Amino acid sequence: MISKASAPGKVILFGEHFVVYGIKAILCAIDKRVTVTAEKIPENKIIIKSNIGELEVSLNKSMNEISSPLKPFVYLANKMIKKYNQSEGIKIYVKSEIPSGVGLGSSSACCVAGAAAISKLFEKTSKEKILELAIEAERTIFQNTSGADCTVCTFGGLMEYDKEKGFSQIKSEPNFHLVIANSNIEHSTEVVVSNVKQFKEKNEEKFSIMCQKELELVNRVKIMLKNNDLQGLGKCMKDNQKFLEIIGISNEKLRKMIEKAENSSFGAKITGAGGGGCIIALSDESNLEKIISELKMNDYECFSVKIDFKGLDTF
Ligand SMILES: Nc1ncnc2c1ncn2[C@@H]1O[C@H](COP(=O)(O)OP(=O)(O)O)[C@@H](O)[C@H]1O
Ligand SMILES: C[C@@](O)(CCOP(=O)(O)O)CC(=O)O
Repeated sequence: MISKASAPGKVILFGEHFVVYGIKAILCAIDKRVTVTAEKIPENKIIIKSNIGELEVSLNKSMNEISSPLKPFVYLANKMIKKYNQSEGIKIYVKSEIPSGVGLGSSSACCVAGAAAISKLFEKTSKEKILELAIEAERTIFQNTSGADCTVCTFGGLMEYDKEKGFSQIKSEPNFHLVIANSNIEHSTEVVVSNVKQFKEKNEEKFSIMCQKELELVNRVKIMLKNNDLQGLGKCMKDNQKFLEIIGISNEKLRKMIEKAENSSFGAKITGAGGGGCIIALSDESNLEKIISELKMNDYECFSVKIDFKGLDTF
């Protein structure tokens, strides 16, 4: 038996970093996907093949002994094998359209699609249960994940998230394109978050004013998303980027990419942790090609996406 599932990546549209201090963030699923295929095999092994590497482990290997980035898949396979007392193994293939490690949710998309494909070999289950399993799997590599990324990858569309109230789906279906440009600078979310903490501790008053302004901005954004107000959203992106510059998560390359993208888009900003990773620029059909060619002319790697409203898909 073979089962297959796919899940989208994500971007943070507004609110990264401030979300750590209780402000709302807005995330959206993007139409770039990870597809996972799983099949039961007679050997007593878990075999994983992906574009980022391959791994073969025996069924009795303990999770603590595994340091591979493919660990979440081992966790998922082991969990289902144990639950159903199965003596055979599982083979897993991962195909991804999402660059890894640049804030576009590749790890969450892997965990969500992996949880769905692997559990479907054994049982029929709900999206909610798959999400729970995916978050557990992601915790094997990122202990402190909030679960926000896995949630948006499971349900698709737009979502607001804050630490206190958790997640809620935003029902609006705005019609825009995002151009994503990749700085190809690796970053560690943990390190950047800790740098921002230091900035906050040295600038408590300034930081608290920015948090207040960011909250007002996110509340305005929710209305603009409902009205598909791209001019307004672009202006908010520019304003949000000013705060991200102040808290120190930008750098020369990101600034240059944003400057180029801003020439023809409604607005552009860093998405995710910053310090590297990606920027997003808001566009519609009228300016999409122009933004892409301007970025490419300057040798910046970029591609366009739309919001994915489907979320997890199993087939
Ligand atoms: N194509 C892939 N195949 C298998 N695992 C992947 C793949 N892409 C990403 N991952 C997993 O996600 C991790 C990257 O996650 P992370 O650094 O948070 O980046 P992102 O922001 O893209 O989620 C990888 O180390 C690996 O565990
Ligand atoms: C910087 C932060 O707000 C988002 C990090 O986003 P990403 O891992 O780059 O997608 C951290 C967090 O919310 O835990």
